[in-house]
Amino acid sequence: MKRWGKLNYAQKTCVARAGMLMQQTQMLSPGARIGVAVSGGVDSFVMIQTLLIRKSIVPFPIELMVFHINPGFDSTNHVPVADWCQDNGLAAHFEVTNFGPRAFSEENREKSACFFCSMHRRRRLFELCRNYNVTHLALGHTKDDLVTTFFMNMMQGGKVDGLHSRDEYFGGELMLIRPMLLIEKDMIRRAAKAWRLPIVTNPCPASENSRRSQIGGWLSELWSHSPEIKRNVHNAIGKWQLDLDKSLS
Ligand SMILES: Nc1ncnc2c1ncn2[C@@H]1O[C@H](COP(=O)(O)OP(=O)(O)OP(=O)(O)O)[C@@H](O)[C@H]1O
Repeated sequence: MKRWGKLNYAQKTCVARAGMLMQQTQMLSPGARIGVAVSGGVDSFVMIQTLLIRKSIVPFPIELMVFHINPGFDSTNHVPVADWCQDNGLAAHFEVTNFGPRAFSEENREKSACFFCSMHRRRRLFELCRNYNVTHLALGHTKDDLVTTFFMNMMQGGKVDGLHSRDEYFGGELMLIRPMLLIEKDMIRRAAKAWRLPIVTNPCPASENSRRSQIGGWLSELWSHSPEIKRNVHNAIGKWQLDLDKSLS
């Protein structure tokens, strides 16, 4: 890990926990070509930095390529991410779309803006995976996302379901992976700061206003009464998800 200099506790934790999850769920195989979905936000930025380091550790060859879909609110928003990829020798595909403005237009009367935008983004990411012959698509969901999704599924859908660390698509042609799934957002923020990553802010008008952020707010309010409750809930749901994913891999 010499090339990366001395890592602090948060940086080491991100690299180690992502590696452990990858091993435990057999996320990667030799020759994996990973498309890394990077929004420019803190989670996916730390994910690409973590995967770059893991690439130099895993005992078999893997390839990384960054995919960024600019939603079209600000067509130059992704420039710091593009510069960072270039400095780090990463192949990357940047694309400016109109998914964001369309999500708030008459075209989208039925669904929430978030649903519309993320559905189109996901579809485009899948197309890019096919175009670039990618075997894995990595998303930057964290343990906090897992816990929020778990409660959302229960409260809105009446079912017990989380977020898988690996999911097969198109008859196994593509594996969607979430290497950061068992890492707390606080740790990821601390690692991002230590790596001095040029995080970009999301210019979407709905970014702080979605159903997900509302449930996230309720949970934060609950955690504010006791860090122990947060730790216990996060550990319980994280362990439940890991056991489930191990049994499926
Ligand atoms: N515009 C985008 N281009 C490419 N990938 C994206 C984009 N937006 C989101 N993603 C991918 O989907 C994941 C989950 O998206 P979400 O909108 O929930 O982001 P988030 O939790 O705010 O994470 P981040 O801090 O990475 O933006 C991201 O971590 C990233 O991997």
